Amino acid sequence: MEDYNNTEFESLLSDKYFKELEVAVKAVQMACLLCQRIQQSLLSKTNDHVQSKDDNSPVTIADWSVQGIVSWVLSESLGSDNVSIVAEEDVQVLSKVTAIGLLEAIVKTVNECLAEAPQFGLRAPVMALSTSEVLEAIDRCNSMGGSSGRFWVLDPVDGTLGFLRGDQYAIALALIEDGEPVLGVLGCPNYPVKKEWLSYHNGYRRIVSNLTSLSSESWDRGCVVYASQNCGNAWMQPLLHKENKFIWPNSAKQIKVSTVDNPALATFCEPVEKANSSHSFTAGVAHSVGLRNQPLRIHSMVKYAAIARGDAEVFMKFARAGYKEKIWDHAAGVVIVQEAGGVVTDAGGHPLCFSKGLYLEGLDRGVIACAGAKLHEKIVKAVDASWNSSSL
Ligand SMILES: Nc1ncnc2c1ncn2[C@@H]1O[C@H](COP(=O)(O)O)[C@@H](OP(=O)(O)O)[C@H]1O
Ligand SMILES: [Mg+2]
Repeated sequence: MEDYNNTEFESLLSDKYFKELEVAVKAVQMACLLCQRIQQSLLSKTNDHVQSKDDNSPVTIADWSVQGIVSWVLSESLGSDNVSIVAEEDVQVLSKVTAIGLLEAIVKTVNECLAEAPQFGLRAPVMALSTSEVLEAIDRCNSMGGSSGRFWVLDPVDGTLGFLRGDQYAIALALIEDGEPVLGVLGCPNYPVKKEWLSYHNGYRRIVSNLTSLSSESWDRGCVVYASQNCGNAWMQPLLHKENKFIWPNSAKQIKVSTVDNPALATFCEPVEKANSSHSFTAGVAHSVGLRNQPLRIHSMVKYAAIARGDAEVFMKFARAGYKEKIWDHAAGVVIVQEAGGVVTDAGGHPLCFSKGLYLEGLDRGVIACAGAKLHEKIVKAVDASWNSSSL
């Protein structure tokens, strides 16, 4: 991994949100390690039935635990009066008598993770957090968003299915100020730092990594990508490895979108699940603009990371009519792709709106993220041309 060595990085150091970015990146790095451990234990179990999200499943423990640690770290580092968070999970379920086992597992996971805070240059709690302190941290994430002031947006485990399948998922954290996303951090624990390793299946990367125990650039090391609005730069760091100490900020490498603007050479990505975006509609759009490569289907907001890193040129998502996209599924990705040089809009070419509460209100048909304006214009036109004949 190249260390930073450029004037662009200095512009980030003087950025208005530098402190917030540092804390957010550290919190997401910690959350990634937590999720990797839980996913590993999930995959080592022999029963192969997919667990639902409502029981004591590992994904449930991961969701609440990440929410707890991110909330605690942000509040500790920035002052709890300054921190308001919109997040996916609420504590009602956890307060029920029947959830005692789940709550115990979450408290244990949160404390194990927070004990590692000094490795990241953060303070660990003086004493392990009590159950009520953990509940309080999770419950603090009850903001409803809106058009004024500052709030954080967190998707603790985005891409639940990817997480359960041992595949891609993300920890997504963004800061919104007066309705605009100003910081974005995406933890991608299974998205290898090197693009070439993408062609190997996750399970294979994990096995090779375990066998070779490479210390510096291990195969399974995921990454964290992040950006601050109007910096004109986006960054990637490898996930912290084992007992290494986290060095901020110079473990980062600048990332840029792809320069490919010829559709015949471009690749588009989309959700794995047909239920979340119409594969047939995107295939029609791709065909009409001349995108010839196989689509890259990835779970979660890792798709935004793929565009920002230049691993693909287009991301399209067209949900079924009536589905309302949530702000936490997009906010972090939008800042990162834009600062890496890309364009993100709805299908009408308008910016996504983060100022109307929990949903992207007024979203026109779907989300289109592109490496450059030329490709973007072609996709928007192609969507228009095929929309009326689609069944969406
Ligand atoms: N019917 C639907 N249409 C579109 N998106 C959906 C959906 N049901 C769930 N989603 C969202 O799509 C996200 C996963 O994105 P992707 O399909 O790109 O991997 C889910 O995030 P979670 O997994 O955090 O719930 C969820 O918010
Ligand atoms: Mg999500």
